Amino acid sequence: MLERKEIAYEKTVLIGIVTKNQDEDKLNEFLDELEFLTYTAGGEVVKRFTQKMDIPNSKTFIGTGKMDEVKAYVEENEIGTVVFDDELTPAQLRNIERILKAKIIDRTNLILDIFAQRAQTSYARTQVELAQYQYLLPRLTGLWTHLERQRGGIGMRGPGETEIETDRRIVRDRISLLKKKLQTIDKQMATQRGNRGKLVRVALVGYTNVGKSTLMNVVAKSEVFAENKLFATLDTTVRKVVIGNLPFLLSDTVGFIRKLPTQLVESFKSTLDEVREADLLLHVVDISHPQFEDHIESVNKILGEIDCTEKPTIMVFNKIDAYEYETIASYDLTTERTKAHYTLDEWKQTWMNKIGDNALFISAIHKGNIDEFRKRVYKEVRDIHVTRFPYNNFLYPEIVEE
Ligand SMILES: Nc1nc2c(ncn2[C@@H]2O[C@H](COP(=O)(O)OP(=O)(O)OP(=O)(O)O)[C@@H](O)[C@H]2O)c(=O)[nH]1
Ligand SMILES: [Mg+2]
Repeated sequence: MLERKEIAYEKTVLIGIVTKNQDEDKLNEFLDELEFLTYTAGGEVVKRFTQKMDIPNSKTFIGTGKMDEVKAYVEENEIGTVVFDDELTPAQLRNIERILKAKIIDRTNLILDIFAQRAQTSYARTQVELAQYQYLLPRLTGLWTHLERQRGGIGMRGPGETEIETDRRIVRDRISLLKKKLQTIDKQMATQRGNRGKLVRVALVGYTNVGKSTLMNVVAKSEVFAENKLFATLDTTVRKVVIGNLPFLLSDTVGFIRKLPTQLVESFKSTLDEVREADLLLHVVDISHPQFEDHIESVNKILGEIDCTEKPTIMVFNKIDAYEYETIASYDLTTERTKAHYTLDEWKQTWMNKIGDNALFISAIHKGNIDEFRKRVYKEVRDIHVTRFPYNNFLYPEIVEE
């Protein structure tokens, strides 16, 4: 059902709105991210349309005038795909499709599509397929009918591609089948996890593209796939790592993103079990990203959804090599100093004041501060380990011997 196709970059436009709770700067940040998502899915963004409105138009999301503008542009420039930053209702989707006669995709659909492209194992594929069907189910009525379904490309991978699936019953049956299939796999996975014994389990978590897999590769000397696209990792990789004689398990898992489709959180439940069952979380942050604080918030929100807020957590600020800050010239007396002007030391101070030595600053790619990182993780893992294996306490000294 899920196909992986190599496609040429599709010409795409983005649409977002400025509202009471989303000012222009925020919208631009969201659209930057949406553009990165589009690029990851195989699209090339040629234009952005934005509109100020109190609430989205219930029929067409944006207003009529704006829609005319978009329509003219789409026709003139032969745009194949239009991506909306927010989730569209089934009715909005249908109406907009009718007007623009192009493929209409929302953020959720885009993320699902990337997951579908990237799912490598049958396990990940089953999870994505389930999420796609759940997304599709309420959108079945009359959807896609006037579109060439065979066109393929972004948003066209996965369910919805064949005509029979326009039958809700078939989709529902498929959903329960996939759920059963996942349950069986879940049980196997749980057994596998059980077989790993009482070793301390550490999980790398964080926003997508922050460097979790890169860090995993450095620490576990493994070769997990890492690249500068979103959602490079979908399956969980677990490696046994030894620091100063002390063995523990380190897992690398799927990255989080704002507005992560709830269907995905649900479907990826067992992938996320790795996080849920971990003894220690390493929350990796890309400090070189201008919105890294928002990222932290989104990750914490998702951790909350899977009941992980109480877990011991170390914040690992990565990519310090790429950190940049704005400066204010000495003669400039009007510019107000904000967080964008913080030096790295100021960030260190800020976080140290908040959480003490639970904040680390590293560069995974240049192995910067990796020794400090290893020491800190060792200490934490050791503390958990000795509660589990009190009799071999003496094996692991307080300080790592270099
Ligand atoms: N400058 C810099 N880039 C880094 C560093 N660590 C990782 N990167 C780059 O960041 C990008 C993403 O790295 P990944 O390790 O794939 O990130 P991830 O968190 O596993 O991403 P997902 O699996 O997509 O969630 C890659 O291009 C890495 O080379 C670092 O310390 N400094
Ligand atoms: Mg990764």
